[in-house]
Amino acid sequence: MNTKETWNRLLTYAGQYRKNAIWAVICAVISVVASLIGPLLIGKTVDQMIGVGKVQFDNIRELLVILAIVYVIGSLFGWLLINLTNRIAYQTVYDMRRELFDKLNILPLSYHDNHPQGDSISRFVNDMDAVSDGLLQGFSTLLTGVITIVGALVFMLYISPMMTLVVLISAPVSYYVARFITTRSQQLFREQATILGGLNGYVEEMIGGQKVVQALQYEERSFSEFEQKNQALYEKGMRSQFYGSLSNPATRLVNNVTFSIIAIIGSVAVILNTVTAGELSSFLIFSNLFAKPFNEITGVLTQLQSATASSQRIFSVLDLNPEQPDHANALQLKQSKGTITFDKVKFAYQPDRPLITNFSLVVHPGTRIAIVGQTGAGKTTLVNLLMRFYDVNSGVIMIDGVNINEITRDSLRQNFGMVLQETWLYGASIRDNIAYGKQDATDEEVVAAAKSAHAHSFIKRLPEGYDTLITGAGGSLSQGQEQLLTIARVMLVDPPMLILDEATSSIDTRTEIRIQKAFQKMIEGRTSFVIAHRLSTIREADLILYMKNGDVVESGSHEQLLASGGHYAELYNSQFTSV
Ligand SMILES: Nc1ncnc2c1ncn2[C@@H]1O[C@H](COP(=O)(O)OP(=O)(O)OP(=O)(O)O)[C@@H](O)[C@H]1O
Repeated sequence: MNTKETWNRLLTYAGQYRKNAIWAVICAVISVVASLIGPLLIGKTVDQMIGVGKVQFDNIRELLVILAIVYVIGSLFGWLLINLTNRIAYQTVYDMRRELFDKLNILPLSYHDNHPQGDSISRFVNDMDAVSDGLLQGFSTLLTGVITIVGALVFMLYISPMMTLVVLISAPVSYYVARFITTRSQQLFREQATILGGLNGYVEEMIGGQKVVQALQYEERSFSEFEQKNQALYEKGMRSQFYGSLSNPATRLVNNVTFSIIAIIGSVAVILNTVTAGELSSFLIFSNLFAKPFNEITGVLTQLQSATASSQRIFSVLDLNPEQPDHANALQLKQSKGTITFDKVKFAYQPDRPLITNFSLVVHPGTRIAIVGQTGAGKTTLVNLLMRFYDVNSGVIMIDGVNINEITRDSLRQNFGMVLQETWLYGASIRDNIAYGKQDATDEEVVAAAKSAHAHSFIKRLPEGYDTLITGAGGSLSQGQEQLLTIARVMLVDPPMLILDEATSSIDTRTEIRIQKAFQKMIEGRTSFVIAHRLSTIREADLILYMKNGDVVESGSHEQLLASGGHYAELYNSQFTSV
C-alpha cells in the first residue's frame, strides 16, 4: 500500500467525523484570519502616532479595543480547533484499535503461531500512538500552516510587493537549511530508535530469563553486553540531539537576517513615503508569521511519515484473511457422545512439508488415549486439528459421525476441555479465572470445581481466598497451582471430551499428586486425549498412539506395544525402565 492509498484509507476513518472536520476547518480559518488581522490593526495604530503632539488617542483606543477582541476571538477558535482535532484523532484511533482487536480475535491461529506476540502488541500500542500523533499534529499544523502562509502572503503583497520578494527569496533558504539539518538528524533518530529497540529487547530477555541468567552466572557478561548497548544509545542519542538542536537556531538565524534586511529596506521606503511606518510594522509581523509555519510543517512531516509507516503496519493486519467463517448451515454440536473418527487425514503447515500423511482411527466414547512421541513428532498438531485451530488438508475428522467442518467452531470447542502445559490465567480474581468458561457460574459451582480439581485447599490458604487477584503472569502462584486452577476451570464447564497436556517441568511432589488425581477424576467416563509424559498415565490409557514425523506409527495398549518391540518399546526401555 503506497502513501497515497494509506492516507486515503486513514482519512476514510476520519471522514466519519466529517462534521467535526468541517468545524475544524472553519475554526482554523477564523483563528488564522484573526492572527492576520492583528498585525494590520497594529500597523494602523502605529499610524495614529504621526509625530510629537499629533497622536490620535481616540482612534488608538478604538483600534486597541478591536485588536483585543480580534485576539480573543482568535485564541478562542484556536482552542476549539485543538479540541476538534483531538476528537477526530482519538475517535479515529479508537475505531482502528477496536477493529484491530476484533481482527486479532478472528485471525486463524496460524497468524499467532507465526508472529511474535511483541510485534502484535507493538502494532497495538506504538503504531496506534504514532497514527494518533500524526493525525493530531498533522491536521492542525498543516491546516493552520497553509492558511497562515497564504494569508500572510496576500497581506504582504498588498503592503509592498518589493519587500514581499525579499521574503519569498529567503523562505526557501530557511526551508532548505532546516531540511538539510533535519534529514541528518532524522537518520540519526532512526538509528537511535533501532538501538533503543535492541536495548529494550535485551533488557526484556534478561529480565524474563533472570533465573537462567543467575543459575548460569551470566550476570557479569549480561551487564557488559548491556553496557555496550547503553553506551551506543548514549552516543547516538547525543549526536541526534545535537543535530536536532541545530535546526531551530539555524532557521531562526536565516529568518532574523531576512527580518533585518526588510527592516532596512522598509525604513528607506518609509523615508521615501512609499509605505507608512504602520505598514512597515505590519509587514515585519507578517514576514514572521509567514516564515514560522515552514519550520513547523517540516517538523510535522516527520511525524506524518512515521504515522504513514505505522498505519501501513496496522492495515496489513486488518487486511489479512480472517479464519474461514462457519458454514451457513453449520450444525450446533450439543452434548457430544464422544465418538471421534479420523479418516485418512492429511495435514501440513507448509504445503511443501507434509506432516500427517494418512491417519485413520476410531475412538469410542470414554476411551483414554495417550499420545506419545519425541519432540516435534506432531502431538500438538493432532490437538490443533481436533479443535479446528487448523483444518485438515484432506480426509475427515468426525464427531458422533458428523464432519467437524460441518459443525460451528464454537460448539465444537465447547465440547472439549483443554488443559495445556502453558497455563493461561488473566489479571482477575481466582474466582473469575475459574469461571472464565462459564461466566454465570455460582460461587458454589466454582468452589465445587476447585474441590474436584484439588485446588480448594491451597486457595483457601491464600489471604484473600477466591478473591486473590492474579497478576498477569500468574504472580506468586506456583506452576503446579496455576495448573490446578486451569483444571478447575475445565471441571466447571464439564465438557464431554478432554485434551490434556501433561506438564514436563518439575512440579513439587505434593502438587503433582494432586494434579494427577485431578486429571484422573476429570478423565473418568470422558473421551480424552492426553499428551502424556508420565508412565502411569501411559500405562492406564486404553490406547497409546506413538507418533513420529507427524504420523501415528504404532497404536495399541501398553502391553501390546511392548510385546511388538517397536518404537514405543524402545522409548519405554530407554526412558522408563531405569526409573
Ligand atoms: N504453526 C506452525 N507452523 C509451521 N510448522 C509448525 C507449526 N507448529 C508446529 N510446526 C512443526 O510441525 C511439527 C510438529 O509439531 P508439534 O508441535 O505438533 O510437535 P509436538 O509433538 O507437539 O512437539 P513437542 O513435544 O515438542 O510439543 C514440528 O516439526 C514443528 O516444527
